[in-house]
Amino acid sequence: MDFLVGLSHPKAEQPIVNIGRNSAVYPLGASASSQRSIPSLRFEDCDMVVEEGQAWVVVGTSGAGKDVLLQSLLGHTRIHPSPPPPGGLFPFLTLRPTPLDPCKFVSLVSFSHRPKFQTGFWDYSARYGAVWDEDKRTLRETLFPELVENIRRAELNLPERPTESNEGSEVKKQEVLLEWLIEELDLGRLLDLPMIALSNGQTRKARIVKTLVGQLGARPELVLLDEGLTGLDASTRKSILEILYEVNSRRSPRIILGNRLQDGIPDWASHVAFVEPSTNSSSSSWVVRTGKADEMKDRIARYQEGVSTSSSAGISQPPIKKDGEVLVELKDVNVSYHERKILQNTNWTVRASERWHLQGSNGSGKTTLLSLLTGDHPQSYTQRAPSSLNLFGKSRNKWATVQLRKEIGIAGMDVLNAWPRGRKITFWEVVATGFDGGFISLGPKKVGNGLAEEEQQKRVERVDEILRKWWEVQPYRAEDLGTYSKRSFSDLPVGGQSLAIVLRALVGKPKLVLLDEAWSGMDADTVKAVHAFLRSSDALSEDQACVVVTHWEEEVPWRKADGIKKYILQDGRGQVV
Ligand SMILES: Nc1ncnc2c1ncn2[C@@H]1O[C@H](COP(=O)(O)OP(=O)(O)OP(=O)(O)O)[C@@H](O)[C@H]1O
Repeated sequence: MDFLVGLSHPKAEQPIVNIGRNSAVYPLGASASSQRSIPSLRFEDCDMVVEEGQAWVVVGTSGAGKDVLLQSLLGHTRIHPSPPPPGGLFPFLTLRPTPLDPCKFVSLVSFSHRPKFQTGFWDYSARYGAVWDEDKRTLRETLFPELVENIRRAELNLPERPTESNEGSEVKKQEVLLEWLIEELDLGRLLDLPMIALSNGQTRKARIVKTLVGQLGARPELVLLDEGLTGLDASTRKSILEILYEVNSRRSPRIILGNRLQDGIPDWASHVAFVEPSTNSSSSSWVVRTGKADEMKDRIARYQEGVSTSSSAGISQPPIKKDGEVLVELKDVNVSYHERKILQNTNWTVRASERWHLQGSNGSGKTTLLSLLTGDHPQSYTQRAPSSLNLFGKSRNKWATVQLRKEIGIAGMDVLNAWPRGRKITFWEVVATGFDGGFISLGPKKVGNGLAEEEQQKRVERVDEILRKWWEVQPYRAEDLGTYSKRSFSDLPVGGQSLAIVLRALVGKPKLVLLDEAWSGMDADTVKAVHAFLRSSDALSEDQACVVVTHWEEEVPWRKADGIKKYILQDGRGQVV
């Protein structure tokens, strides 16, 4: 990796980031006078001065204070008092002989939530079918068209195209970095796939690579990587952390990592900025404390011990029945795209009452498998003997996909991302769409169209019931359920939105519940409470089955002792372990 040394940006004599002691952070446009507005975030008896050679991690809850701090580093908030001249927020860029524009040389790659402005419905099942023209951009074209073209030419032994990519030029450095990253993250075999065909984890890896390399001729000097580890399998997380260590220690580029509490702090971190909820909400919503990593690790551990532990005590757990009714049966099922085989002779039986952990590395076919069960995948229709796919007692071909939506509750990032944010809809109404699995709130009582008065009333009572039961175990008491239920879904932090999607999957008591990375964006306490809730008969009865997809063992609500089974996908083949 010594070649990375040649890519290093010049060593800075000045701090990389400079936020003064006891600074406060306000939304842009808010008054900085303490009499008139409350800051979103306050540095408590500390500053944030990042020196060259240090490795910083910002730790906190998703969609909350951590995000505010990272946004501040992008200049999207007002810091009071302003980072002083000379140098301001980024002295290392501004005090150079030729100053550089932070907007161009500081980049953020964030996986913590989807932009609010996307208003229409995003059809997540589109990737399984024919690929439309506008979706045809390949990973190669998206990543870095000019540079990747040269890599392709090298593969074919063609001469390099004459560009400004001379030895020692910025473009050449980008080319070297890109090639190394593609190799390290095993993206080479995906370069000619359309972006839409990539799995969630593959897309995340590609976005990280793109951000580290930067725009043509402009490598970033500093990258803020927020929640870059979520949705990645254990070995990819390890590779990403090693890559980040290498690039940060060689300034090519420098990295500030944003982690959720549950992601932990990498061994190589030298300093941590920990963003906690404020205990005095009239002084700020969030408090930042900074310090050396070892000291901060202790502080964070104490914080985690101190926060409410939502226990399962008193919660009645339904017994797991042996030999429940067969709900789903896959026999020798295959899915392929041309010569690319994704699932090969897959066999799997899911029975009522069972709890499953579906596991497999990024791109191993977990989402594809779930899309067969929901009937969203076109190849769910095309299984021919000896292959067969039976859902709830009959062949998949005998089901209309809309009917399947009533039998299956599904929650996860795809559903969350697909939600049309432009339409005004409340938390309560989102949960209520779960009866029919739709994305629009319908009917006079918002629980569905064309229903008899009695059925409508039953549904309203069921939504109220599941919300009330959830509210009894949820860890936060600042707001009452009535107010929370009326809150606009798109204004909720991403953890609140994920929670609504999980409750939506449960509300109709479907036979099968699929939870695909469903805790994304939730803070550690909420995840704990959701797990306890799922173990209880208030969430799932003994007649329902549940499949959980996650790359983190600790994010599975059930343990072996609870009777959980594991189905692992590897190299296109599935195995019960
Ligand atoms: N239309 C398509 N054409 C070619 N390959 C595709 C297409 N759609 C999906 N794939 C490939 O199928 C594989 C399985 O994708 P899938 O989303 O099921 O993986 P996953 O196990 O859910 O991954 P992750 O953990 O990253 O979410 C991936 O390698 C993906 O690139």
